[in-house]
Amino acid sequence: MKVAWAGSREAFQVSDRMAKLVANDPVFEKFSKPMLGRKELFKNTLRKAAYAWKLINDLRLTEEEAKWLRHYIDEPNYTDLHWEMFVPAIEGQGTKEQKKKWLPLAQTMQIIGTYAQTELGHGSNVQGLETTATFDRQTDEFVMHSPTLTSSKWWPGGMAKVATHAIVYARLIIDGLFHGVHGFIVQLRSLEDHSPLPGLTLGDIGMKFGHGTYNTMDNGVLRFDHVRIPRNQMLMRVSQVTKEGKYAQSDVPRQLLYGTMVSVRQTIVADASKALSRAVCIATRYSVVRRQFGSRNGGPETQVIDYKTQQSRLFPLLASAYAFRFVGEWLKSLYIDVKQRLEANDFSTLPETHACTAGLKALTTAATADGIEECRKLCGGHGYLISSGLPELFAFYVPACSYEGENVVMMLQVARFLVKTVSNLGYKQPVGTAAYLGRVTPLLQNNCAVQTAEDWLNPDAILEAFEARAARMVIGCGERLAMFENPEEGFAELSIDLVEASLAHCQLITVSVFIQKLNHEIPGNGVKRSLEVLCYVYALFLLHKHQGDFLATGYLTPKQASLANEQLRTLYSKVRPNAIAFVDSFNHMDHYLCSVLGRYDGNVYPKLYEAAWKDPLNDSDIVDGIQQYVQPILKQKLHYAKL
Ligand SMILES: CCCCC/C=C\C/C=C\C/C=C\CC/C=C/C(=O)SCCNC(=O)CCNC(=O)[C@H](O)C(C)(C)COP(=O)(O)OP(=O)(O)OC[C@H]1O[C@@H](n2cnc3c(N)ncnc32)[C@H](O)[C@@H]1OP(=O)(O)O
Ligand SMILES: Cc1cc2nc3c(=O)[nH]c(=O)nc-3n(C[C@H](O)[C@H](O)[C@H](O)COP(=O)(O)OP(=O)(O)OC[C@H]3O[C@@H](n4cnc5c(N)ncnc54)[C@H](O)[C@@H]3O)c2cc1C
Repeated sequence: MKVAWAGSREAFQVSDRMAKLVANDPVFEKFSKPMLGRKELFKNTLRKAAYAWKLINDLRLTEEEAKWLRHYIDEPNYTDLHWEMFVPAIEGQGTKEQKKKWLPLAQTMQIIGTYAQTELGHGSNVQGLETTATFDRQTDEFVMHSPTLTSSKWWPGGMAKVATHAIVYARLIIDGLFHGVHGFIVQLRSLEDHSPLPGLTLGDIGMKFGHGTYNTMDNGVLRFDHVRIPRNQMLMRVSQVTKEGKYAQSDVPRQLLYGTMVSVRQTIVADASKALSRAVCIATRYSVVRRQFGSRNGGPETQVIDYKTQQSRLFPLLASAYAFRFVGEWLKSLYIDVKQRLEANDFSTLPETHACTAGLKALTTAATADGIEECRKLCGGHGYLISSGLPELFAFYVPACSYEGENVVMMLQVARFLVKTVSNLGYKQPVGTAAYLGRVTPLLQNNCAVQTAEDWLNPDAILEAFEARAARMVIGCGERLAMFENPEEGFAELSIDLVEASLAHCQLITVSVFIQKLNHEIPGNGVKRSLEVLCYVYALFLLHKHQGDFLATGYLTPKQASLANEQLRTLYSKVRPNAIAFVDSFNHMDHYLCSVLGRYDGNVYPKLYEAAWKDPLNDSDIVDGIQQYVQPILKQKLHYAKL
């Protein structure tokens, strides 16, 4: 099962080796973080990042090993932007010459980069960005400028205090004409003394949600005051500006400029499964340790994991962690395929890849953020302690619903893709994840054939249900859209329904990939049978949660929905005996979980009690302030209030 979770034996070995390397090195200790002030916290992060970079070089770690090392250090910091956005942006949008110049510097960290796209006034709307890059043919330069307060670059990670360079997205202006938003390599700081370069104002945007989590990252603000950069620092794979000031658009879609975001969105889906698996591991282990009520004749109380309500909240999240792991693997292969096609100037699958990365990023991050909070609640009061590991995990994770594409905005991109697919049905057979829309007749006419709860243990019945639900919602939106004279107005008016239809489409993908994984990639019987149970839990949980869609579209009857719920209860009983095995298969070390409740040895109460005494407030019995502020109250015998 560990290999099934890791994806392969090799992947398991790499991640296991890096997890142990980090867990066994005192430099990467995490428990003290919440007690540090902002400056100490940040300096501590710089120290760890420097030590990690030294480890990577001394041990000659591969790129994959280095990714896992940074992952297990488990601390947002400037290297995330450098490696996950700055380098990929140059790789994806730089010319051969630009890659030849900049990549060696970036890959040896002689320069440290960030991705500066979002501004104070615009994040989702990239075409609305206000920073300008005005071409000066006299000097063969671009003049970077922040014309308004809202054009200030705002949020880029690592930009406040660390990054020496940035990919800055700005409005390209030549002879007063606007030629779209493009990426520019801009140096921010001196490589000699790290001071901001002339014309640049740089700072941190301030503390963020959750103390010890994302405040290890210096998210910055940047303003330009007519800063000049050479013309060859505009990323020119997609579009070019000649020395004469002529703008040329290659015969590649303008959206390749967004390629870095697509790349990160697909990694975010994989990261959702990791984050959710951490929370589920903690909550499952604790639910086995925790006993409450149910004692018979002085015997042990009931383990809370044996309560059906606890199972109904926990096991769908366990199933979701596996579902997101598998759909993340699938999405990565889709992305690798589109990258290979782009090399050959084949853009045929770019729209679908954009829709899948956008939609699955939105689906998995929203479900994971909600799931982590549910896991905190599943642990009762102790889940609210920092030592449970859950509050910090939640604070660390929830921005994923906003960054790399705000979730609703992303689902609206899926809606655009689906609406376009439906409008082309007459003369273009949909393929890939939208292929089911090519079979609308049976999907619209045939209703569910399930007669018993057992009938739901049939992947074909489940797939048909999810395809019919999505098809009926998407087609329904298409038909109502057609009644609007102005398509854009119609899209805006129907955007709520369109987002719901897009979610149905993305859930179909996730369920379908889980079923495909079981049918084609999970060898043997034991593991396969266990994962089949989780696949049915995931699918029937969604069907139950969204049964309004299935009923409203007329595909299901209330009886069939009730049979699905009955089967779900039965499936929970099948998950229960393997619950610990499922979470142990994540192979999360105690260091990574950073949770007293989720300890592998289950030794919770003694360790919870021990952890309490480490709080600095327990350094003394009479803490500072008692004599000055409390004792006078106790002694002044004021009786103005009628008690
Ligand atoms: C700290 C670490 C924690 C763990 C993190 C784990 C993993 C991540 C690792 C590293 C990252 C580290 C931390 C994250 C830091 C965060 C960074 C950021 O947030 S960077 C900024 C992200 N910003 C966005 O995502 C902006 C979202 N907005 C957009 O993408 C576009 O504005 C939008 C919404 C797509 C609209 O674009 P626009 O140009 O206006 O286009 P239209 O909507 O008009 O569409 C025109 C056509 O283009 C197609 N399209 C749009 N985008 C793409 C694309 N990316 N690829 C392909 N095609 C695209 C669109 O479908 C339209 O096509 P049709 O005309 O309909 O055919
Ligand atoms: C922790 C963190 C790290 C970040 N790191 C970086 C970074 O390194 N580099 C970088 O460039 N950016 C970064 N960002 C910025 C991030 O990319 C943006 O915040 C994100 O893209 C969302 O954009 P926004 O803030 O403009 O949200 P908005 O779009 O303003 O969202 C506000 C509300 O408006 C709604 N909305 C917006 N447009 C529409 C529409 N057309 N239809 C319906 N509803 C709509 C949204 O759904 C949302 O509910 C980071 C953000 C965070 C939180």
